[in-house]
Formats: sequence, structure tokens, C-alpha cells
Amino acid sequence: MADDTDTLIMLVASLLKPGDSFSQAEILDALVNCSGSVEDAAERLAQVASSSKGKRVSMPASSRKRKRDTKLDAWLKPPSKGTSTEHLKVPPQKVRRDEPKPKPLSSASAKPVTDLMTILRPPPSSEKKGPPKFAPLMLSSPALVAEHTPCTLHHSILPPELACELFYTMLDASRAWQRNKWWLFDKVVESPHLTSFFARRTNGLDDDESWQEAAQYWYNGRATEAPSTFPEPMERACQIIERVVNEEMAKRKRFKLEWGDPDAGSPPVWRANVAASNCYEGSKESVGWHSDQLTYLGPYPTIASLSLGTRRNFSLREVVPSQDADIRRARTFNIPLPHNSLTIMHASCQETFKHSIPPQSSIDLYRPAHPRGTHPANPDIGSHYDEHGHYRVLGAATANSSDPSIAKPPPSPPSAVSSTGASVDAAIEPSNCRINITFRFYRPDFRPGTIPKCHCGIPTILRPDMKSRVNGETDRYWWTCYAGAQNDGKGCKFWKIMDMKSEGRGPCVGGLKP
Ligand SMILES: O=C(O)CCC(=O)C(=O)O
Ligand SMILES: [Fe+2]
Repeated sequence: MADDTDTLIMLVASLLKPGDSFSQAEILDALVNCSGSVEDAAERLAQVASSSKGKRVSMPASSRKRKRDTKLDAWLKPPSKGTSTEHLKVPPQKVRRDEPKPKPLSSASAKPVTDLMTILRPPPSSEKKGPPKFAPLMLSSPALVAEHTPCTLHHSILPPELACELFYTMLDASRAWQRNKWWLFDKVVESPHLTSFFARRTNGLDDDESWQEAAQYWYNGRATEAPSTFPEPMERACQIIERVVNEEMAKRKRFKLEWGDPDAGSPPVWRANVAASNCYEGSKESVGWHSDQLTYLGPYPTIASLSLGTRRNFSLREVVPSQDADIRRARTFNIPLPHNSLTIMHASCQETFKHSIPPQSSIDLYRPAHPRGTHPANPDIGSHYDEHGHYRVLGAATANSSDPSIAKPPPSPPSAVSSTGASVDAAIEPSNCRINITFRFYRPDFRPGTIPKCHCGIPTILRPDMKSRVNGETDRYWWTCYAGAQNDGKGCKFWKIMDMKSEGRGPCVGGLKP
């Protein structure tokens, strides 16, 4: 789901001469000015490098103003010896615990697979002149998250037993998940976490099931096997999450390209019809900076992201539009996501912010509050919870509830007492894993048949133009080739501005109808 701006930057960097150094911002500018074409951007930068020693005649205005400071090479680990890409030839990574052998990409099987984090390292912290820089800010409460980001944070979102049950279900399932792989330079790299994709039985709107086909394009733009349907506890969690998301959306500004029928009378209803899930084991597994691809989500999506297990930080950083680059800098916000918390990335988050789960130096182990099997998969369990997620036994009064219909959840099985008197439960193993589930709505007006194909013949991907915003809003999106991630790293130059009207898309909140 990740937008691969970073990959494009690295691809451009790979085409530059070893001596030519450009900052990440300069490469991004070149990409934007060359309509996303890697080759054209590299050619343009090569011309700039050869035509001047320090004089940037052909660079766009925004780049010319900035001092060249960040060496692209500094994003890569130093060359071991010889050629400029020698340092990328690292040995294949160890396969994790009982993970099945990853499926090979088209012609990738003969190539070594590399953990992305062994190639990338953070940009150097060299001081830049320009607008003031602020230290990262920890947003430790839902109020702070709402104040600084287009997200809301909701603690204890699910009944605790359901959160535990879903954690165990996904943790067990994750043993069959894969690492996303794509081509970078001349080799296949893999994401430093496991991932999988799920489609809901119905899309909540009509009988159209073509979105299931879209779900098959999940794996780096290549058609894959049909995704699994939501496991039963995920379905129950989704119903609770949908209610919370709709309550939050009703309080917020809507954007005109958001999906919804303006004539429907009531506010459009958000439904999840697919979910992507990630498993991060230990403190070092991570996901790099990205915004989610909008190919099947369309503009201004709302994405509901559930965290289970070990607490990790979720980082958010605005992409400052080019016109503001000289007056302000983006700030990194870190949000600690404990077990059973929901982060809603509201409309405009994918257009204006990038997000990541950074590696950490340490993490706290998560100790589930309930042993496995307290609630085996049982569709009846859901009926014990009311619409607020409270455990409900009709007619039963409890000492600590003013609502007589709300009772305490059933007690966990008794814990054993150790020889030291400490309470232990042999059935509960602490875990160093975090499970993330992002519930998403694949829009009917972005169904697979409507997605333009590139010259390579595969569906393109949709990206927002994050760098230019008019009145704070991004209304420019483009379709680009995604084949570079799969065809031995070779894509085509396909690039097309999305035109909602001529492409027959909608209905949208702002009134556009197909
Ligand atoms: O694990 C998370 O919270 C973020 C995952 C994510 O950004 C993604 O799957 O696109
Ligand atoms: Fe994401």
C-alpha cells in the first residue's frame, strides 16, 4: 500500500554518476518537474551537474534557492569497494522463524533478496539554513494528536477479550505472511515486516465484487491469488471500528473529491471492504516513510488503523508544499500506539503527510490480559457486546455500572500462583510482536476495470501531488507506471494526470457525479 516516492528517489540516484551529489529535495523536485519519470529526472540532474560547477542553470526555482547540502550517497551505506553499487550486493537475509519461502517475483528468483533497511539509512543530520527546525514532538494524548495531525487516536477501542482474541488470531496467521518485495537498482529488496491482505465478504454497499480483483493487485502491482476473507474476530472488530469512524467523520470537514453522494440526504457512510495487516516482530522491524497509494481508495480516503500487541511509535510528518518550503519546515510527530488503540488517518492525511513505523532501540514486551482460547472463534460472542463495545447481559445489574444492562465480561480462567506467591498464568506468553490492521474502503468508482494501464500493460498507481496545494488542498493526482517494482526494475514512462470528470468517476461529496 505504500507510495514508493523513496524508491523513485533511489532509482534516480542509481542513474546518477557517482560524483554527482544531489539532495533528496532536489531529486524530488526533478521528479516532479519531469512528471515522475525516473530517466528524465536523472538526465536533467546529470545535465545540471555537468553544465555547472555550483551554478544550477536548469534546476527549478524552488531547488535553486536551496543550498545543496545532503549528499545522496549519504542515504546509502558507504561503498565497500569498486563500483558505486557494489555496496548493494549484500547476502540474502535470513528467513524469519517458520516463515514459508517467499514467492519469487517474475525473474527475481536468481537474485539475492535484501532487507530494505540494510540499504537505506537516515539522512545525515547536517544543519540546514532556512526556516527554523523543531525537534520531534511526542503526541501522547488523543487531544494532542487531533491538534497537530489529520488523525484521531482512540484508546481501548475494542472489548479487551476481542482485542486479545484478534491479536492471537493474526499472530498465528502471520506465520504464513510475506515480506513485500520490489526492485531497487539491480536487486530485489524486501520490506522489514510481514504483511498480508484481506477482503471482506461484502463491500457493504452493493453486490459488486470487482473490488476483490483489485485486492489481488495488492502485491507490488502484480496479480496475486485471491485474498483471504476477514477472519471472524476481524469482522467483529470491523463493525465496532466502522461505528467509531463514522462518528468521527460526521464531526469533520469533508473534501469535495471524497466519495459520497451529495443527494443521498444523510452524510455518506464509511465502510471497510478490505484490510491490510502487518506484523512487526521485535523493535527493529519497521515501515519506512510513505503515504498510502490511492489507486483503489481514490482521493481523500479515510483509513482506520488498529494496533494490537507491543506498543510502537507511529511517526507522521507533513510534506510541506513547495511554495512554503522557504518559510516553514515539517515537524515529525511521534504517537505511541498501545495495544487495542485505533488511529484514524482522516481525509487529507495521505495527501499532506507521510507516515512510518520507525525502528526503535527497545520495546516493552506485551503481555496479553487473557490466555489463548478464552473466546474461541464463535460468531455468538459478538452479540454479547452492545453498539459501544460494552459487554452486555440483559437484565443483569452490576456494582460498578450505572447501566443495569451492562455487566462485567466473563472472568478469565483462574491464574496459577507461583512458589513466590506471584500470580502467573502459564497459558500467557509475553510477545514482542505488534499487529497492525488497516481497514480501508475501496471505492466503487475506482474499481479495477477503470484503472488506466501503462505501456507495460499493468494497472498504474495513483499518487497525489503532495508538493503543490491550493488553499491547503491537493486536487492534483497522477497515474504512473508501477512496473518498475516488478519487471526487473524496468518500468515505462507512463504518466497521466487524473481527471475525475472525464474518467467518469464519482459520486463525490463536492457534487461530481459520473
Ligand atoms: O503499522 C502501521 O501502523 C502502519 C502501516 C502502514 O502504514 C501501511 O500498511 O500502509
Ligand atoms: Fe501506510
